[in-house]
Amino acid sequence: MNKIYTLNKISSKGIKLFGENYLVQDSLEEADAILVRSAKMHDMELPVHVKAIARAGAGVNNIPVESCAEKGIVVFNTPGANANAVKEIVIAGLLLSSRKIVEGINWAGTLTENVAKEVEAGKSAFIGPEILGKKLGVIGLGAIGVMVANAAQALGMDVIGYDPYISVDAAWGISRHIHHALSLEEILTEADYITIHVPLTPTTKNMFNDEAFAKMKKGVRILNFSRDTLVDNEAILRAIQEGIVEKYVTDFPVDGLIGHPNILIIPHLGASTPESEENCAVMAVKQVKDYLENGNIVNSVNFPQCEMSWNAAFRLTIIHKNIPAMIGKITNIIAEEGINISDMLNKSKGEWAYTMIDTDTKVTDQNVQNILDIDDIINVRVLSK
Ligand SMILES: NC(=O)c1ccc[n+]([C@@H]2O[C@H](COP(=O)([O-])OP(=O)(O)OC[C@H]3O[C@@H](n4cnc5c(N)ncnc54)[C@H](O)[C@@H]3O)[C@@H](O)[C@H]2O)c1
Ligand SMILES: O=C(O)CC[C@@H](O)C(=O)O
Repeated sequence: MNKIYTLNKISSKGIKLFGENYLVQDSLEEADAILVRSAKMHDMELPVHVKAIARAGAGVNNIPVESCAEKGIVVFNTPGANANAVKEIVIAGLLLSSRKIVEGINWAGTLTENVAKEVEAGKSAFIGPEILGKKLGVIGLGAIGVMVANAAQALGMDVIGYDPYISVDAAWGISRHIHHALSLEEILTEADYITIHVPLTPTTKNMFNDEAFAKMKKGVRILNFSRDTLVDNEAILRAIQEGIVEKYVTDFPVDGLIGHPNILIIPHLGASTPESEENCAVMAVKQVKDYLENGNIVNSVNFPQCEMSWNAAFRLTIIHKNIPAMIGKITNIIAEEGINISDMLNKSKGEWAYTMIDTDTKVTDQNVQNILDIDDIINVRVLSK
C-alpha cells in the first residue's frame, strides 16, 4: 500500500485516480509521496521514505528542489495544466489595469441616494484608456506567456515577447504576429503594459528593480501573476510615486502594498478555477503513480525525463550522480550474480542521473546493497510486476 500525504487540498478528480492500492492521508507518517500546491516546504524535514513530491501547478519555488535531489526525492510539476486559467485572469488584469473598473465599482457601492444622478455626475473620475493598439510586453514565453501574448494580440494589442530560453513547443504555439524582442531592454523601454511570466529563481528575483523602472515609459502598467519577489516592492512604490508606473496589478498580496490606490491586489487566484485545479491534480497524480509503480519519470524539475516500456518481471531504478563509469559499476554487480539485463535506460539532468534496469530474475538484497555501496549512488528501488 502506497501512502500519499496531501499538504494542500487537491481536487478529488485527481485523488480518485490513485485507486485501491493507495492511502491518501493528511500526515507525513510513512508517506511515499507528497502532493502540494503552494504550501512552503523549505523548512520541512523530509524522511527517507518520501520518494516523490508532486507540485499540482507550475512554480516550484516553495519546494527545496536541490536538497530533494540530494536525498533522491523526485520533484514533479504539471507544466501547462493551469496555463489557460492564468491567461484568462491576466486578460482581466490588463483591463482592470487600464479601465478604472474596480475603483468605479467601489465608489458606486458607497452611493445611497439619487444614485443614477450621482453616478452620471461622478463617473468622469473613472476614465481609463482602451487597450486596443497599445503595446504589451510579455516577459517569459512559456505555457502562460504564449497564451497571454496570443490572446492580447487577438484583442488588438501590439504584442512584443521576450524569452531567451524559449522552448521549441512554445515557439510553435506563438502567433506570427507577435514581435520577437531581442533584449529585455526593448520591452522595458517600449511597452505601455508589461506582464511577467518567468519562474522565480535567484536570477529572476527582483528583475523589476529601480534600474528596470528607470527605463520604462511614463504611465506604464505592470502585471505580475508570476511570483511576488520578481518585483522589488520598494522600487515599484518609488516608481509609482515618480509617475512611472500608473498601475500595478499583482496576484500576490504582501505587506506594504495593500490599500495603495495605484495597486490592485488579487489573492493568488491565478489558478483557482475548477478546470485548472482538476487538470493539475490529474496530471500530478498520474505522474506520481507512474513513478511509484513503474519508475518512469515524466515532468520532473530535478531529474531527467526517463520512460521505458516494461516487459520483464523486475525493474531496478537507481538515482545517482551524473559521473563517469557509474553504469559499468552497476551492471558489473548485476552480471556477477549471473543475472541478464533485458532492457536498460540511463538519462541525466545536470549533476543528477537516473538508471532503469529490467531483469527477469530478481536481484538479491545483497546485490542491491552492493549497488548502494557504490560511491555517489543515492537510492535504489526494486519494482516487480
Ligand atoms: N498566479 C498563479 O496562480 C500562477 C499559476 C501558474 C504559474 N504561475 C507562475 O507563472 C510562472 C510561469 O508559468 P508557466 O506555466 O508559463 O511556466 P513555463 O515554464 O512554461 O514558462 C516560463 C518561461 O519563462 C522563461 N524564462 C525563464 N527565465 C527567463 C528570463 N530571465 N527572461 C525571460 N524569460 C525567461 C522560460 O524560458 C520559459 O519559457 C511559474 O513559474 C509560476 O511562478 C503563477
Ligand atoms: O495552486 C495554486 O493555487 C497556485 C499555483 C500557481 O502559483 C502555480 O505556480 O502553478
